[in-house]
Parts: sequence; C-alpha cells; structure tokens
Amino acid sequence: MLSIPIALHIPASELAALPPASSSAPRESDDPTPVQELISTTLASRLYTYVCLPLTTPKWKDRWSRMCLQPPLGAGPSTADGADGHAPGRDPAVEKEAEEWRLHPKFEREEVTVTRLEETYSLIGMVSAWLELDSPESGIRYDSELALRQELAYSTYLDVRTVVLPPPRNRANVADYARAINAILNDTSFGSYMQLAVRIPVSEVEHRGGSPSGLGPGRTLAESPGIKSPQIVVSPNAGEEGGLDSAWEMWDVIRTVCGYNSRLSIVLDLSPPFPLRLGAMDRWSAEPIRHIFLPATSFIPNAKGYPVLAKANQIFLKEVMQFLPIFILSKTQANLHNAGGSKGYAEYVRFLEKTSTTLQAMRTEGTLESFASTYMDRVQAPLQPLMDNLQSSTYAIFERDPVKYERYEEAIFQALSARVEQETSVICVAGAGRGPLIARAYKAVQRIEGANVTIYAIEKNPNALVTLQERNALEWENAVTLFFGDMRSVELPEKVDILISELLGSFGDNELSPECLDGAQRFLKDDGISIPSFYTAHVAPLSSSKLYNEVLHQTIGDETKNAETPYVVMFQATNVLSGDGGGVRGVCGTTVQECWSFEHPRRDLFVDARGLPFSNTHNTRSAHLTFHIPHSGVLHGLAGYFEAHLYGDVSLSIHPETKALKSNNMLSWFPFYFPLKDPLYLPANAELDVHLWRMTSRQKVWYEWYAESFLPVPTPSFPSALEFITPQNTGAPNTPRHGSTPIRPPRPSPMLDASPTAEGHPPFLEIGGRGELSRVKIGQTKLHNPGGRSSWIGL
Ligand SMILES: C[S@@+](CC[C@H](N)C(=O)[O-])C[C@H]1O[C@@H](n2cnc3c(N)ncnc32)[C@H](O)[C@@H]1O
Repeated sequence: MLSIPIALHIPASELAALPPASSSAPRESDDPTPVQELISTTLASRLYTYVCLPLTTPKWKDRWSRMCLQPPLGAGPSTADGADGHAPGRDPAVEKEAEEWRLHPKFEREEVTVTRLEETYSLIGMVSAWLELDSPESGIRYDSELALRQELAYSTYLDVRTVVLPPPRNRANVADYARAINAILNDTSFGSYMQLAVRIPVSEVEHRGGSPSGLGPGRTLAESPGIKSPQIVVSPNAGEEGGLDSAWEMWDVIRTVCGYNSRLSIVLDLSPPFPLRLGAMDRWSAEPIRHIFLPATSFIPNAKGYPVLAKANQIFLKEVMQFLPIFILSKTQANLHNAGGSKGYAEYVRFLEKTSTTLQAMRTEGTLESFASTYMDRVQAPLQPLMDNLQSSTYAIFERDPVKYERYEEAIFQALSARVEQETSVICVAGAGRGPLIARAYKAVQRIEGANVTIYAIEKNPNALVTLQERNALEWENAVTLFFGDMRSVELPEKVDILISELLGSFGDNELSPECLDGAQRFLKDDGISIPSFYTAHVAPLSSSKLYNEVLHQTIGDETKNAETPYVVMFQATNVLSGDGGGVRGVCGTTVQECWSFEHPRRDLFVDARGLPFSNTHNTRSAHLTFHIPHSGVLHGLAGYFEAHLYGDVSLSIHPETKALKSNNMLSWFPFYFPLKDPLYLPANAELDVHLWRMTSRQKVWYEWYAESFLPVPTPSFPSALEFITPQNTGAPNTPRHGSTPIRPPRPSPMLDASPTAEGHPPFLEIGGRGELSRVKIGQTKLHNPGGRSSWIGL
C-alpha cells in the first residue's frame, strides 16, 4: 500500500548553518558531505521520503544581482559618462563580467548547495525563487531565463529528477514565463525525464501596481518575495474573482503555451492566507498537482497546542490525497506551535491520510474506488457488444459487480410479483452473455411461492453460447431454451411476458440498446414488460488537463480521430465546471442536465410484417442545453452519465447526484467522456450552450457535439426601428423618408467583440432573459465527429 510521500523543505538559512564542505577537517573524497549527512539524517527519521533543497546559495543571488541588476540605461550619475562606449551609471567591469556570464553561464562551487550525485538521491531541487521570468523588464526576464537554464543544466548533470520552478507573479507578463518554460521543455539538452513543477500560491492576492518584486528603477531584489509566500500581481481592475482567478489563469496560460506537456505539473503552495470563497479550491483538483507545499505557518494550534489545519483545508487535502501528491513541509523547525515539535506536521499529514475517506475507499477491497484505482483517468474505447464478440474475461469483470445483478433480481422479482394472478410467466433474457441475468431470474422465481416460469435466452456471441449451454446443463437442468443469433432476427416459439436485457452503455444508448430492443420488442405480449423500461442520458461540462493529455497523447489514431471519439473513463482529476442556480440571467439549467431518453417497449413504431421497424430515424435525438459556469475554467470535454429505470422502484444510475441513492457502489459503468479537440476557456459567469446529436444511418449510429460560450452583458439601448437610416438618406441620419421602409443595419457577425465596431454597429446580442441582461458570444468549439467520420457504432 502506497502512503503519501512527505518531503522536508530545508531552507537556505539552515543550509547556510552547515559547515562548508571545504572548510572542515581533511576529508576523504568519498566521505559524506554535510548536505549528504543532513539528507541521510532526515530520511532516517522515516517521517520523510524526500528532501527539498534550494539548488543555489545566497552567493549566487548576490553575483547574479550584481551582474544583472545594474542601473538601467541613463539612470543616476555616471561613473563613466558614456564617452568610453559604456552606458552611463554602469560599471564597465561588471558589465564585462555579465556579458562573459551570458556567453558561458556557470556556477562557482560555493554558489550551489549540492555537488555530488550521491546528494541528489531523494532530492527535490528548488530553482532560485527570486528569478523573475515574468518581470515587466525585458532585461531581467532575459537574465532570469539564462539563470534558470543554467540551474536546470546543472540539475540535469546531477540527475535531479524534479525541480520546483519559481512562482509566476505577474499576470501581465506570464506569457513570457510560459514561453521560457516551453523552450526548456522542448530542449533535449535538458534530457527528457526531468519534471518541472511550477509553484503556484493559492493565497488571496494583493492588488498592487508596479514590479512584483519591487524591482523599481534601482532594479534591486531587495523586496524580492523570495521563498516566502509569493504574491501575485494583478491589475486593480481584475475580474470579480480577482487574484484567485489570476493564480489559476496564470497556470492556465503556462500549461496552454507549453502544450499541456506531461512533464509540467503544479506545486500547490498552501501558504496563508487561504481563499475563503466557497468552491474556490475545486478547480485545482482537475489540474496536475504532484506536490503540495505546506509551511508550518499554514497550521493553527488545536486546544492542546498541536498543529492542525482549518476545516476547509482538511477537506481539500483529504480529497487531493487520492492523487498521492508529495507533501513538502516547510518551517517545521521554527517552533511555531507549543506541542508536537518539528515532527507534529508530518504526523498530522499521516492523520489526514488515515481519515481521508476517498483514499481509504481506494484502499478497501470491494469498493468502486479500489476496483477502479488502476483505471483512474484512463480513457478506454467503449465496448461494442453488438459489433464485437466479448471475451470471457470481459464478462467476468461485469459479473464482479455486487450491485447491478442484485438490482436486476429485485426488478424481476417485482415484475413477477405483479403477475401473481397469472398461472405462468414467460421470460426472455435478450443478450444473455454468460448467463448472470438468467441465474438472477431463477433466484427471483425462487422468492415467489408457486411461481411457474418458462425462460428463453438469446445470445449472438457463439463463444458465450458454449458457457450458456454448460450452465444450462449443470445449473438449470436444461430448463432454459437457448437461441443463438441476433435478437433482431431470431424467432421465438411464443410471445413473452417479460423481456430482460442489459445492453446499456455509460451513456445509456451508446451500446445500441434502443436499436436492439426495437428488434426484440416483437416478442413481447401486448401487456408485456421490458426491463429496463426507460433510460436517460445526461451531460455536464468537464475540465481535466489530465484527460485532455490522455486523449491527445494516445499512441494510436490521429489527433482528430482521437478527439472525436467518446470514451469511458473513471474520472479522478476532473472538475465539473457548471453550477446550479440558473446563472446571471436565470435561464441556465442544472449542473448535470438530461439530453434525451428512450422507452421500451415502443408501441407507436411503424413496423413491417415481422414486427421490425422500417427505419431507425425514430432513434435519432438532439439536445441543446445551457449551463451556468460560476468560476472561470477551461472546458476540455463533456462528462456523460445514464440513469435507467428497470421496473417498479428499481433503477440503476451513474449520474453523480443520484447514483448513491439508486445503485450505490455499482461497478459496471464508468462515466462517458466526449472530448474536445481544442480546450475552450470560459470566464466566470459564462453561459455554455452544449449541442449534442445522436445520428443514425442504415449501417451505424454516431454522436456529434459542439459548444458555444456566451457572457451575460447589460442590454444596450438600440435605436428604435424608425430611426434606422435608409439607403436613400444616408447623408442625413435620423431623418427617415416618409413612406419608405426603414432598413435595419446588417446583422453583425456573432464573433464581434462586445464593444461597438469601427462602423458603429452594436455588438451581436441575444436579447431575452431576466431583467436587462442579454448575452454576447465569446467562443465556440469545432463541430466534432460530423457524419461519424471518426467514431461510430456499427448496427
Ligand atoms: C453488456 S453484455 C451483458 C451480458 C449479460 N446479460 C450480463 O449482464 O452480464 C450484452 C450482451 O448482449 C449480447 N448482444 C448484444 N446485442 C445483441 C443482439 N442484437 N442480439 C443478441 N445478443 C446481443 C452481447 O453479445 C453480450 O453478450
């Protein structure tokens, strides 16, 4: 059982207190260095699996600052007045030194904390936190990037596997930061294994102008936030979610510019103060958090003085523990709490681990979480049981479900009980597989005294039929009459009272249950019952960089094909972006919304002489749904779910809001996932219109999907119709000619910005909704899978 790894962060001040390797008593070259000894003692305590150290010492910061933070051109009194070709105010000797460094960047021995391969085992290296890759000053950005590359080249030399990058701080220049990181990720001289973890502080943000580190005209790093709670600079007129959104937005820019590179992850810095807004932390669970930075200052004392975390943080951390992030504990030696000592923080993390219900469920045999733990966020092609013949091992996985078959037995029991007046009942299991529903039908029969039942079973998989024959002989005394073939063409000797099937997919209809049952309903008597009788498909907008990456980086298929294929996925690092409450205009639906439904049997079908439907057009469907997006986020796809009514009060559900009530712990279906080829950014309070179609031809069924985003805006006051100018009087605006029909200005493009155009057209607005609010379109996706070109299900 894997436990949560914990790293101890050793700050520069503690490292500085160690005796320098070169100054201690004569040493053998293979004697452990002080740093090595510190790492060994830390790991020997068994509280920690890793040690997190700054890669450089203050000496490097001093040299870099001296070389790279010289006064800008023209500042201050000249030491050299420029006559010698040097910029006034700059020391030519330092300038030369800086230029030499730029040409050949390298460290001196005392500027780095680690020097040996042996020291880097179990090491997480922290890049100099004072580097400003997003400084407003291009010179500082350039020299910071050079210094970063120098640190990473040195880390590559020493085989450091994970480095923590300095936090981005300046929203306006974060694209510069992102470009620099992307260049490194694509530079093979840094190897292809090193993980780059961007430190992102979640703390509420201060709004202030100027340079984030205070690198004013003097360009010093004196106010540099360094390793202490980095703060983000956002413009004072940032959106209503302000700094919180900025932290996430900066991350969004970085990972987007870096093409969702899988070597890029987040160190979520939980330094105080914490975001107070409800749901503020949810979005992080859809991001690649590999580390949590947790300083002792984030802890509060409990009644006995031991360090504990506030409730909201506990809840968040217990939830993200399912991703097994490395906790980096910092300032544990600072004696900030009266009890617990320096170990108290690691012990508290272990306590959270033990009380994390999500993590414990993953570790408990028989739960959905433990069953699914190896499938988390892995996209899989949905089964096609109609087109393909399933393997025995696939059936065996279905049959491990403790809930599905119990629910079916209960539904069959209730249906048979409703027929107690009848002398006999005829049951048909259509698509019997290896026979678990037949076995449950027998169990239901046994629960009803004196029940007299005939059972037929149909299966088109010739291999599964062998298992059915064997079970029939060994378990059911050959009482089941087996039919080999497709239920749409097989003939039964008589009509049946109950038609039982389980042809459902994660989206309800995606394994072609509607089409198969339309073909089988001719077996049913006029008052016959279908189990299931009804099912519905549901969707919700989903954010998950992990899934986006999974779809993008599949080894087979081209990008378009992969992005136009729905998958089944056990969601883990995902976040549903929608919220309840109708949104700003009060017109949006709920968090998860129903697309469509199917009912069986369908008595209104137009059928041929054999009872088969003439065409399949009655099984096409379309949905147009509007979602409210309360917090900004990136849409990567749509989550799909189903609910099925079996009979009486028995249902199955994988809908997140009803599954616990209807079929808790059911394992058979992971949710459905419709990916998007390109992510769609959604600002806070956006409305998302999702269009989904179920299409059909003679040979196949497929889905197409598309989404548009809008932002609610106040309705502008349009001029009244009579005030519109006609072609005849364009020279004299606002004076329509009597008798001529006023001509409306051409309808502007839906993609126009909200501000009036150069021609003075008002922006395109959809009028309606509550009060004076309309909406302006801000984005759209491609139409995915037109004509079923990339994915379809064969009929
Ligand atoms: C999802 S499996 C369920 C199997 C079994 N009833 C269970 O619950 O474990 C669906 C089964 O229906 C069979 N099937 C699908 N379409 C069929 C059709 N049109 N006619 C006959 N069998 C079909 C498949 O071969 C497969 O065995």
